[in-house]
Amino acid sequence: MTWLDLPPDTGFGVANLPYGVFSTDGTAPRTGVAIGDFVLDLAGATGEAVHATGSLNAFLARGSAEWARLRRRLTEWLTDPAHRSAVEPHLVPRPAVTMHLPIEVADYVDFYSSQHHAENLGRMFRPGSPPLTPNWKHLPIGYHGRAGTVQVSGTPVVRPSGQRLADGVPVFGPSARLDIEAEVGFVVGTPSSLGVPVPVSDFAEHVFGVCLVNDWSARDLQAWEYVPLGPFLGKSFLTSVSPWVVPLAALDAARIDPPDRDTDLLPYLDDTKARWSLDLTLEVRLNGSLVSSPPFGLLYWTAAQQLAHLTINGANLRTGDLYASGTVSGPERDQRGSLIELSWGGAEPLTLPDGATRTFLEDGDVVSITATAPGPDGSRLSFGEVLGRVEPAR
Ligand SMILES: O=C(O)/C=C/C(=O)CC(=O)CC(=O)O
Ligand SMILES: [Ca+2]
Ligand SMILES: [Mg+2]
Repeated sequence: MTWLDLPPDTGFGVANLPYGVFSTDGTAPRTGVAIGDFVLDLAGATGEAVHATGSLNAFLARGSAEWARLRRRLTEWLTDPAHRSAVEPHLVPRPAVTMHLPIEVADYVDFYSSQHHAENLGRMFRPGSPPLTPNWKHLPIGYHGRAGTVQVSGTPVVRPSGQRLADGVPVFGPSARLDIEAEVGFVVGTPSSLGVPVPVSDFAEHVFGVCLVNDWSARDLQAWEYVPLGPFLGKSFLTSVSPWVVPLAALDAARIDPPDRDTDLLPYLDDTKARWSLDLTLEVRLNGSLVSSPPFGLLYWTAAQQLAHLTINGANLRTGDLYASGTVSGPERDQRGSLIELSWGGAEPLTLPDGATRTFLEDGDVVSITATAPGPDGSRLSFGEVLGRVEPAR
């Protein structure tokens, strides 16, 4: 129990305590923790410089023992009324804050771990070939994205321009197939050494927490450019993340077994002793209407396996590395995490409640992705929101 008067169904109770970076009018960005309708100002409440840097990186670099220590301290502050008078002055109403990019993103990697998504895209991008490539069930496929264009929720999505094929001829102009990808992101705190792979079992030593990701994608640019090296300009113009990073430590009640796998794994990907599927339900809204509820728990590959794969060649981790799950899609139409799937390549437009139809995004459209996960005692934890509004091409 907490001495705070929390809204009944708040997803930001004492079992959550996600971290972000915020400012209020005219003050410098600093670290805060969401609690109910407030942000607890950690720079003020702890007096520690590590929380006044304007990003979570310095704190994340301290490692998992320090993350656990601060979490215990915060829980005590917010539950023991003896701390009320010291803590209360550092609570800022959430409507009064501006949220910033929570981490200084080091490297950014995007995986491709939803079998439903991969099969759907395979059918559309590579008709006539098997929907899954032969490697898909042997390794979590991914690519390196552009860390510098990872931005916080609310950053406008300027429609990208580039090359696409029109009647078999490359033309230049604004993308006509601007899309979303509903994903879950994992934030690395503890670095690793060059040359030393990180085993599946060390996942929680290195990964601090989880955020929401929208991997904006220009499907027409992507389709023309991606063979043979993979996504490039069709995805590097912007990737949006939610402002709150939910610590792995908050997700005990959300851990579930991964789906059955029908292909033997090489030992470095064996996760029988570190089951890290998470029972998150995402919700995708287009101009306020719910268009999809992708089930994260069905992903074939877990974030622990992705981390092991990412480092198996000796690549080192750095504080602030961000890797995303890949688009989350389930078996049902209303569980697909992208518009290219929801509209089946544009052939089956979506009808919104106001009668408007959509295949891909139009200028002015607003896309929001939210998620919740089971918390202790039947509660739900909120991941907040990642939102973006489409602006015309420049
Ligand atoms: O199958 C393809 O060629 C393309 C796939 C994607 O666009 C998906 C991607 O960015 C990875 C993912 O989000 O799952
Ligand atoms: Ca993606
Ligand atoms: Mg992107």
